[in-house]
Amino acid sequence: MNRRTWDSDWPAPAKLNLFLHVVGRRVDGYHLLQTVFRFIDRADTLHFAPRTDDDIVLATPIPGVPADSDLTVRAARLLQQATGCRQGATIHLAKQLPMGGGLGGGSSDAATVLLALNHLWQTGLTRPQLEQLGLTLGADVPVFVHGRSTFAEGIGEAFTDIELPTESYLVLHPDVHVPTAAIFGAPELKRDTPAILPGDWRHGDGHNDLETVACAKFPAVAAALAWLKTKAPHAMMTGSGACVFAGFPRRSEAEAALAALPAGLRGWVADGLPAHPLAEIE
Ligand SMILES: C[C@@](CO)(OP(=O)(O)O)[C@H](O)COP(=O)(O)OP(=O)(O)OC[C@H]1O[C@@H](n2ccc(N)nc2=O)[C@H](O)[C@@H]1O
Ligand SMILES: Nc1ncnc2c1ncn2[C@@H]1O[C@H](COP(=O)(O)OP(=O)(O)O)[C@@H](O)[C@H]1O
Repeated sequence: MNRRTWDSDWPAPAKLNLFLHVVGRRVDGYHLLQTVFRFIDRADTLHFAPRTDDDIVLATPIPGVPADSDLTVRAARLLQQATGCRQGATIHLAKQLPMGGGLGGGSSDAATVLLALNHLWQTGLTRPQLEQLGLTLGADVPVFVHGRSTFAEGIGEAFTDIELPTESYLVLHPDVHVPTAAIFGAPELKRDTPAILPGDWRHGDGHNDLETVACAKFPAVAAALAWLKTKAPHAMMTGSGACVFAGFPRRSEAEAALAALPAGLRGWVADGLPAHPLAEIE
């Protein structure tokens, strides 16, 4: 088991949705999805310090996000409540992932808090228990707790793990913040893509049903996607945007495409991970 201490670095990696189909809608309005999650080696980093009281303090608040609504603070308080734990923690968050980027940064931060404090406080919740707890924070949190490349269903909480090939990604980050709720709430969103069996999915299959809506509402997303498709016809948006990405079998190919990026577009290259870096933590 991967022992870590209060002094350790705790990574919170980004995810890509290699496809994302909207296959229905629940009575509460949440959308039923089918998607494949892949973790990549671009990450936020968290550090934790013990406290003599039971407070949860975020030492590095994000501008525009009140500490009480920050997903890291909410995750830590949730774990205290669920376990009756009387210990506190000071959280340091070094943010690298863009917010509203479709990379799941906030959700990944929350999952890393659940995994790290469960380990450091020795609160003893199992990974499935932490996944369930995470789901109350957001639909994307459970997969980061789960920690494996996986075919996800439901709102993103029912998993069939899969192996993915080694791949590097060119990720473009249009300079816009896409609000997830606005994309899911759009009347024109296609919500009836036929469901497939997880075992029938092949790498490269599928599309992102949220892409048409996000591109119509945010021309910068459409522009980034249009350029990326000239380099890689299979380019796609991740999650509800704003980022778009294309996979390449070799890192050098992704870097060559990055080198051709026109002025006005921003991007970076990341490698796909075989699993979340905390996949073995208990
Ligand atoms: C679209 C995805 C795909 O991985 O990623 P992101 O673009 O956020 O990274 C996720 O499903 C996003 O998960 P997450 O960002 O945690 O969403 P939540 O906070 O739970 O929900 C934000 C809002 O989006 C809508 N929502 C979200 C998920 C879902 N399956 N159906 C929905 O209708 C709801 O209106 C909800 O109020
Ligand atoms: N620790 C956090 N990091 C990022 N966003 C956070 C955090 N806590 C709360 N949020 C809120 O969650 C929203 C979604 O952020 P994020 O998960 O990074 O994007 P996405 O859902 O597009 O992948 C942000 O706009 C912000 O208001």
